[in-house]
Amino acid sequence: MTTSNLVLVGFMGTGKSTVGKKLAERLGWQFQDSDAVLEDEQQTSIADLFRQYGEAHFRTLESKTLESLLAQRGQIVATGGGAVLAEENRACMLRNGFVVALKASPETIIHRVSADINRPLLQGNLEERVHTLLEQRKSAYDFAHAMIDTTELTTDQIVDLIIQQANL
Ligand SMILES: Nc1ncnc2c1ncn2[C@@H]1O[C@H](COP(=O)(O)OP(=O)(O)O)[C@@H](O)[C@H]1O
Ligand SMILES: O=C(O)C1=C[C@@H](OP(=O)(O)O)[C@@H](O)[C@H](O)C1
Ligand SMILES: [Mg+2]
Repeated sequence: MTTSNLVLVGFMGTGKSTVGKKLAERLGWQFQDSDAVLEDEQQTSIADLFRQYGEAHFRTLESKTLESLLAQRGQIVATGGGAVLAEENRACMLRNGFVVALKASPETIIHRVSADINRPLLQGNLEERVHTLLEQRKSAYDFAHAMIDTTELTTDQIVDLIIQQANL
């Protein structure tokens, strides 16, 4: 395909980071996880950034990181689940890549994220937080070029589907 980047969006726990890495390995493309790049740039964790400077500051840094990542070509880019909330980020993704949204049932998301207790937006009652945020973001991922429900799929099956749907 002629598309320059493949961008993964979706709620926390839908598998963007895991699937993105596998997809990049399969295709021999470069993999970039915007959260990991940001942590590298800032020399601290996402959780720490939220704690020290708050979400608004994190969002500003996230937009800058995405913009500079997407100025490059030939990469699989896994975004953070909230990157789609800013219109400028959505436009940047659509301009610079084929955007695939991953989704999953609330129960699956809760199960998957419970392995990592560090996500700052999921502190407190996990079930309640996931349901509240899913409700707030229910249409947030609809702008993508393609959507894959990962609930019943292995990461290898998701990789196959993305390759098919993005014509890679
Ligand atoms: N299709 C899948 N089936 C089973 N477990 C998965 C699947 N996709 C992701 N996971 C697991 O769910 C957790 C969250 O995945 P992650 O890639 O960090 O999601 P995201 O980046 O979208 O928040 C990880 O432990 C990962 O191994
Ligand atoms: O949904 C969100 O707002 C967030 C998702 C996280 O990434 P993952 O979706 O990879 O967990 C990370 O960017 C940060 O904790 C905020
Ligand atoms: Mg991730």
